Amino acid sequence: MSIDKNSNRNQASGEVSRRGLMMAAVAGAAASTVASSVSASAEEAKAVDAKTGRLNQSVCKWCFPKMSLEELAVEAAAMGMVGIDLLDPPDFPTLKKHGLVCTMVQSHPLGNGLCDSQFHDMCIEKINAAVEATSAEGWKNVIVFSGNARGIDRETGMKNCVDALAKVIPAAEKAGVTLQMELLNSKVNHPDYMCDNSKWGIELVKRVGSDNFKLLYDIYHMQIMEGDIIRTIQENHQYFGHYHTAGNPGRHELDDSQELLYPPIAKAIAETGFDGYFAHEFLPVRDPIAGLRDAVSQCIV
Ligand SMILES: O=C(O)C(=O)CO
Repeated sequence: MSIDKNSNRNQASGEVSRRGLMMAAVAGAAASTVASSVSASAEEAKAVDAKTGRLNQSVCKWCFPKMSLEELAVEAAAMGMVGIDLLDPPDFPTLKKHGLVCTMVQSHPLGNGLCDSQFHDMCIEKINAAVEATSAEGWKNVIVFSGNARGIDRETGMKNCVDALAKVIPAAEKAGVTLQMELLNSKVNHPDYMCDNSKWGIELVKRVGSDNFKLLYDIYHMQIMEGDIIRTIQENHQYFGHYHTAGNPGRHELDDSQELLYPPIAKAIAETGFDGYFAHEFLPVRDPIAGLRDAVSQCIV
């Protein structure tokens, strides 16, 4: 069946109705057992295909703890997603079985990171191992973190990050892998995390000066810290190599209980010419697959 990407749009405004999408997705699930009464719109909501849009969509496994990786991979592939985020090498065979890639490979812990030199040896070892495993598959991204400040001032923390990255970037460049430092909020979820604003992160990317080091711009985390999401992306997209989504507040579904309007955000990202990965990272509170289908659908732009 062909998918009319505009079928969930408000005719007057051209904007996607998130409530409409959610209702359609739920209706779609129920309708599968009542074939004769299946409505066209419910069928369309079920048949989400991310590949019909410009963004390469992905999803984070840790947000779906009740599903196995195998189960999530089946659903992700059926929705046209390209891969799954934040996994380790033992997970790779399951992804490959379903034609998926690991869109972001894990390395060192989030709180014990590069801004604090006491963790450099551990981080460097883990980053190098992750780069090797990622490049062996022909994949692209490894996540890194600033870690928590623990009293280290921001300038010293930045210099420490630059020092550590100088030791791993040459191998990443050679392997064709990009190290991506995640921007996280320090207000609600990760108190004391140093890379908690785009200005600091962008300055770090400039100082590192390699195409193989970028920022993972997490839309939920940056909404908490600074807002102004679309303008920030439009003005700084060259420093951003990966995106994460979630509703704010709550970090749940991209629905109308939260304040971010994802279709225009996704469109703004697509219009920067972004060809990396755009990964959903929300904690579902309702049917997880209906929520994921709705999120994917909203971001088909
Ligand atoms: O742990 C978090 O809050 C993250 O966003 C990791 O990607």
